[in-house]
Amino acid sequence: MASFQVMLFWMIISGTALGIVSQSAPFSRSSFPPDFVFGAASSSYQYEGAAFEGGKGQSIWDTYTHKFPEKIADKSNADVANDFYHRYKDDVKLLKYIGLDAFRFSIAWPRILPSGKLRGGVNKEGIAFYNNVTNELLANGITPFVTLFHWDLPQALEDEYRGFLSPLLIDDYLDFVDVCFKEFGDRIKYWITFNEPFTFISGGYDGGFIGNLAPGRCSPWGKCPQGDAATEPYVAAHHLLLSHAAAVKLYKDKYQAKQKGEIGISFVTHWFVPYSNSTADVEAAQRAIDFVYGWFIHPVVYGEYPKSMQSLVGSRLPKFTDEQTAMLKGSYDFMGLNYYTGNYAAHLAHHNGPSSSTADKMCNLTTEINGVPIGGPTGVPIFFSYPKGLHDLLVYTKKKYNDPKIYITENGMGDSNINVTASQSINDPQRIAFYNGHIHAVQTAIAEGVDVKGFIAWSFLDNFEWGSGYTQLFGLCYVDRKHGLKRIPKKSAEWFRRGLIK
Ligand SMILES: N=C(Cc1ccccc1)N[C@@H]1O[C@H](CO[C@@H]2OC[C@@H](O)[C@H](O)[C@H]2O)[C@@H](O)[C@H](O)[C@H]1O
Repeated sequence: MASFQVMLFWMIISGTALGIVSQSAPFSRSSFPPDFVFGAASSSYQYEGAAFEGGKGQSIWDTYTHKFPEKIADKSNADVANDFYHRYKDDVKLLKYIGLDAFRFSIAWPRILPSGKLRGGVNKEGIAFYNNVTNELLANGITPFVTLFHWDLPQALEDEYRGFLSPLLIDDYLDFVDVCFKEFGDRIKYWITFNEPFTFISGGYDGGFIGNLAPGRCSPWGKCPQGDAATEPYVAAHHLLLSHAAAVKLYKDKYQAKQKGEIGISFVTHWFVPYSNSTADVEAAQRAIDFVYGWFIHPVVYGEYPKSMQSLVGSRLPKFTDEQTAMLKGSYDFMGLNYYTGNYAAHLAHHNGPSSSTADKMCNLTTEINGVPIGGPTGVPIFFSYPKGLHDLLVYTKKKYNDPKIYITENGMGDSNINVTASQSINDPQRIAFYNGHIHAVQTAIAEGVDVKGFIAWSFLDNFEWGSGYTQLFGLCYVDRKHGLKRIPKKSAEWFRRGLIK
């Protein structure tokens, strides 16, 4: 099909061309494989609240939001968040009402090991909480997908040895996941070692791509108290990858035969489209994919960093030993993919200022060409609805990374909650159009042979959106923060409910 026809196809699919979306559910289970799962996602820091309760230790996000409130759009924090810690039973009922098959949540390391270390003691109240959540989900026929690290590192480890900047992190992470496998692995069959390594590393140690996230380190010119964006992102990423490989090895050596679960990792990437058809821009788009996606998926599949990173980053990129390469290579049963938007990538011949992991890829990333955005605008200024990007990412992953089993572990769009009423937030036809387009993109990829096993929406509820605080709403359900955190299903939740009817 000519490129215009392809573009028109995707615009119609995503509803942006017609500007309308049928209110009847345009997807149905019958158009997906029988074992395909639909779910919704959450994470511990963004949902639980009870930040100082139940024996929990402090995380780097508890510290970051209290120490640097100005780094959060509405100067808020997740001390209470959605109070999922106390309300999980009602939330499971709401998940069941929508008809979702799966619920993705993360285990807060400092709620299990408050000191960060096993020798500091296991918090029995933390074990009890996650047992209760797991049992409540299973009792309601909902499959738990558990993320072991969704950015809330114990503050004690950041204080003792600067967290991921030290190889000491690897053994402490291994002790933590060993406790989780032992305590919950008889019922949890889908484990995700890390959520979005790229976001945690780039946001936490560089700040140039998506802004600052905890632990809030970057080069001095990036207005951080400490850090070096030219070297620390690569050191921290290296230790994160080795932690992932060690966790997978532990699970496979000690638990998988008996517990019969699967283990993987959730990557994030935008889909990068060349700004022009010039060779320089086509190569820039590939470099962008290598530095955002390949940085982590390449070592997990092939045991080494992408060649483009090795040549451009040089001696600042740590090296894997042969033993580490062997442990990393093929360290997954499935891959999680988180996808939000597309970007255009143009070649950047040279950048001003010192090196950084953001600058190293020599790309200028934009979301429009001559004022025409890459997709439909959303309430997040940097995210546009571009379902074709998800399709192309899935086909790329199949071809480049050995045709893996894939779960979409996050996809969704944010609305701004500034100067909008609750009823306006609850009436969300744009989110229906967004999901209509992206679920069809998955359907098309499956028809082309990509082994996609599930689609998990971000997010079940509006929640604490990191640097955006509560100003961006990604939930299928509204959380009325002015009226006791009441949950109200949005139109998109009702749309999913109709599509999920068995
Ligand atoms: N969106 C991302 C990556 C990211 C993070 C911050 C800023 C830009 C891009 N990650 C996933 O998307 C979800 C939506 O993330 C929002 O994306 C738009 C940002 O403006 C907002 O701050 C962020 O929370 C997060 O809630 C999940 O915890 C995370 O796994």
